[in-house]
Amino acid sequence: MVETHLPQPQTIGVLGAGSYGTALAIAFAKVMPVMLWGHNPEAMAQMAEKRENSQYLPGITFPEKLEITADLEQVCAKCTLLLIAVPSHALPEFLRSIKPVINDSHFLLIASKGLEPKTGRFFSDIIPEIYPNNRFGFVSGPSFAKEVAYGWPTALAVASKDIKFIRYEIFAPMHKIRQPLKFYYVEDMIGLQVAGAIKNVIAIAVGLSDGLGFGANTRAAVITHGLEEISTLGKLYGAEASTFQGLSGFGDLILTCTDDQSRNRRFGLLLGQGYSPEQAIQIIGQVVEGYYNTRETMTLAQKVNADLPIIQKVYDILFNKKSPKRAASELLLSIHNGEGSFTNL
Ligand SMILES: NC(=O)c1ccc[n+]([C@@H]2O[C@H](COP(=O)([O-])OP(=O)(O)OC[C@H]3O[C@@H](n4cnc5c(N)ncnc54)[C@H](O)[C@@H]3O)[C@@H](O)[C@H]2O)c1
Ligand SMILES: O=P(O)(O)OC[C@H](O)CO
Repeated sequence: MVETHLPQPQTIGVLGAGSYGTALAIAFAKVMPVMLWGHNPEAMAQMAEKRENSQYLPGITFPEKLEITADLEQVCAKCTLLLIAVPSHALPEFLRSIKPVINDSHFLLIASKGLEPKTGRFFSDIIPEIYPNNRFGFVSGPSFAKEVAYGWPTALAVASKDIKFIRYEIFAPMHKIRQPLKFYYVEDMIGLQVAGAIKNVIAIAVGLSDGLGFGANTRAAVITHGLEEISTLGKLYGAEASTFQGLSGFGDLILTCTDDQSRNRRFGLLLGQGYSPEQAIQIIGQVVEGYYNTRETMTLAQKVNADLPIIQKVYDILFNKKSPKRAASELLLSIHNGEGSFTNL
């Protein structure tokens, strides 16, 4: 049933002008007016002048309906839907910092994939603390920024308690027009967040395996058991099992683990090739969410006594200085002994 009493947004506000925020802004601006805000005024002025994001998406010209601005107040005054794509470790602080310009009618749609730094809390628990009266949701799923910006067919999952509102009031204009960005709706915000954050950790593990010189068999085993670890932890927090079979679960895991566009996978590859985490982050030069997600996932796992062998090994490499070779051989031993997540093999 369509809720008709709510206003339909005329313009979408995208907050965060890195690769993903810019890509989403480009995709939406092919259909409706969009304002893209970024926190660096010089970078925004350059983008406005060149009509492209030369740093993250060079060569992709902005559609006419895309307005570039460094004026957050103006965006929030004009837009009901705020699509937020800042790095996950900055998200809680960012949400607090924009409070003066947010009112109760704003819908906060979070595209960042992660958990609260250090505490590992879900963003769906933090947002109501900061914005008790606002509708909010999450968008996730297999989507490399560049391909979204190119306009290549992409399917995304959107989770919210206010799914009817977001489906019929926010995305209705997108549905009316044939365009390559498709949205699928679920209510399971926990499952979506768990899957989006932890697939990054599994992608690091897969990159590590490939970087160490293992082959396709090992990659498939790590992905399969990685999905099992994601699903185990998610269900302990009340997520629905079906979410992990969907776009934001299996879909995004496959994408991130198997294509070198993924920064998390490339990070793992570099670790496997002998670079330190610090060196690897520097080489990639963009946000590597899995680095933070690994620490936060372990915090989440400890609270419910979840046993996550692959994620534990990635944690040991990143934060306990364990060598990738040693971590891998310990994992392989656990396969041999039928222990841990490999029990069903
Ligand atoms: N790039 C992708 O393909 C992709 C796809 C899906 C989801 N995401 C998610 O989108 C989020 C953003 O990632 P990205 O790929 O755009 O990162 P990016 O590294 O391309 O860009 C990050 C941007 O965030 C800005 N930034 C940093 N701290 C900020 C702050 N405190 N306030 C406002 N802006 C800040 C930086 O200046 C930069 O412009 C991440 O959570 C990521 O997981 C990315
Ligand atoms: O480049 P990554 O590893 O951050 O992955 C980007 C997206 O999350 C893929 O959906």
